[in-house]
Amino acid sequence: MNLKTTSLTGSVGAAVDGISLSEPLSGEQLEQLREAFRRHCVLVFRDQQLAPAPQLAFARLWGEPMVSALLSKLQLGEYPEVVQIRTTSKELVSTEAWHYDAPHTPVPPKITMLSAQVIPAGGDTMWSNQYLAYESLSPVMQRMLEGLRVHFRAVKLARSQGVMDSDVPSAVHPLVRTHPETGRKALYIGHADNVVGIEGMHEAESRPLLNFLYQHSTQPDNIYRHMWRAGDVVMWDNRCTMHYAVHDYGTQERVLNRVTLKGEVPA
Ligand SMILES: O=C(O)CCC(=O)C(=O)O
Ligand SMILES: [Fe+2]
Repeated sequence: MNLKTTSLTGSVGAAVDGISLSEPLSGEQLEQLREAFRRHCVLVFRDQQLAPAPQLAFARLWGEPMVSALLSKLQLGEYPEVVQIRTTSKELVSTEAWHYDAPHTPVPPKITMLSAQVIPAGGDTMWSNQYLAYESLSPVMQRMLEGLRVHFRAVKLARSQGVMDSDVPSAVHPLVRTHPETGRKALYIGHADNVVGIEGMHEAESRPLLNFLYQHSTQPDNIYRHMWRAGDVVMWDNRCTMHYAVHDYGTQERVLNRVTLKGEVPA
């Protein structure tokens, strides 16, 4: 079988066909995947039905699986590196907002990988291209943002996991971060639920600026929206995309197994 990648939009995401992720990959296949991943930031693999053990094995080809302290309640018994995302009430869900994964930690994951187990009607996930979000700003705005730092704080996620407000983790990272592999710059921001502000700015200065960047990043022409099927595997680069889990499925069951890979300090 020949591996084939097809763009899913003009801005972000590609589908990969002709590959089974539960079988060993050749060096050439892996190199093709790496190249596609650098280019498209999100890779979609249909019809994989990937169980936790082969998911972890595939994930290890890309880096070191992490064990998230904040998500310890969701771990799959046998595999602490795999957490199970299940339907929770809309009020508690922290992922229905554009976000990067774990920017409230000093070293956020570089890649997140989901393997869809049970999919309801609805429950799509969207990704934005944060390179294009940066590159489409005016040079004057780009220069203005250079050197700014964002204070991230995982307020909603922590609440959803029963963590006390006094223990909510937080971290400060560059607003414009350079991808260590592609050298391209990306806007590193997030929803107001998880972003305190820009370091050193008054709230009245930083909030409108962050709101603008958030809106600008998530315009329809800058996103891919994935309609899940059970058996899908999707992996995304958490250094150049934000994502948003649409909660339009009420109490229907939705189960995805998730692995994250250790990243580097954003620079
Ligand atoms: O449930 C989803 O589709 C995505 C959830 C999410 O934000 C994540 O796994 O990081
Ligand atoms: Fe997420």
